[in-house]
Amino acid sequence: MRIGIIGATGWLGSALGGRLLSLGIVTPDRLVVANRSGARSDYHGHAVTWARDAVELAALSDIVVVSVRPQDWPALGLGAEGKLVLSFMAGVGSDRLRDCGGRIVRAMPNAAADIGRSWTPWWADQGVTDADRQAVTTILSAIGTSDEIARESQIDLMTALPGSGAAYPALMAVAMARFMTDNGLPPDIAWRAADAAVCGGAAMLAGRIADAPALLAAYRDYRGTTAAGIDAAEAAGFSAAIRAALDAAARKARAMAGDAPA
Ligand SMILES: NC(=O)C1=CN([C@@H]2O[C@H](COP(=O)(O)OP(=O)(O)OC[C@H]3O[C@@H](n4cnc5c(N)ncnc54)[C@H](OP(=O)(O)O)[C@@H]3O)[C@@H](O)[C@H]2O)C=CC1
Ligand SMILES: O=C(O)[C@@H]1CCC=N1
Repeated sequence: MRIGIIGATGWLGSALGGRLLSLGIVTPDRLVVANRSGARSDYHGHAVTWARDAVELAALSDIVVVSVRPQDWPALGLGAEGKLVLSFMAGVGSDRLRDCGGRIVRAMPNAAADIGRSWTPWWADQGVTDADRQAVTTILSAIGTSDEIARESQIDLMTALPGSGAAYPALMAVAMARFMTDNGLPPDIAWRAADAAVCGGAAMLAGRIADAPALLAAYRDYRGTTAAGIDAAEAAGFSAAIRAALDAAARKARAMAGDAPA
């Protein structure tokens, strides 16, 4: 299985390429990469094949991973007749992807790919075979875990939530740290406090996220300082703000796909 990655030096493409190699899922002689800025002598410590462009990459690969930004898709001119094409692009629907002639799978990884912690939902177009599905699962195992989802429209929702990676935890951490510095704490201590809440809290929920409502109920039942904070956050629109964020992101993904106004 020769895997080609278009956008192999980008955020996601580099994470995928590096981890495919380091985990031994693909050997360097079976990895073909392309980017915009040109070949490098070293790719994650290995000598791999650099293609001049998407056309050459497709000719050298059995499976083509497309990891360029959505706006760069039209100019790629990818021809992938008879190949499996695994797209990471937000907002580029199968109607446009099919122009390349390949069997289309759309996947939505997130930035935790870099640490092997992306949960990557994916959707398969008609014509995708069982062997293709197995190949997709194997490739995505390099960056974490994955699940097939039933409908392409669900990819836009996945773009909004898991696709956002660390964005909303980071937003929360910045607001928390700013509150601490505004109240006179030095920045290093303020960041440590935010780390305790955001990262320590996330670690507590890892693997049992569906217990979140029960955990919130326990804090509320405690009737202490945290309950006062939760009530104030909700009164200030915390849950509504999260809904607005996810709704805006999903609407943007749909608008990029030409399915709805932004
Ligand atoms: N970043 C994220 O967290 C997520 C991103 N996505 C999707 O994944 C895709 C990739 O995103 P991301 O990794 O962030 O993007 P980056 O901007 O980090 O990387 C884009 C890559 O595409 C390459 N590239 C651009 N134009 C061409 C071209 N004409 N031919 C070959 N290569 C080209 C760039 O090359 P060079 O390095 O030389 O500039 C770079 O390697 C996007 O479509 C995005 O919607 C999905 C979920 C999460
Ligand atoms: O912000 C973005 O557009 C990319 C695509 C999905 C998540 N991150």
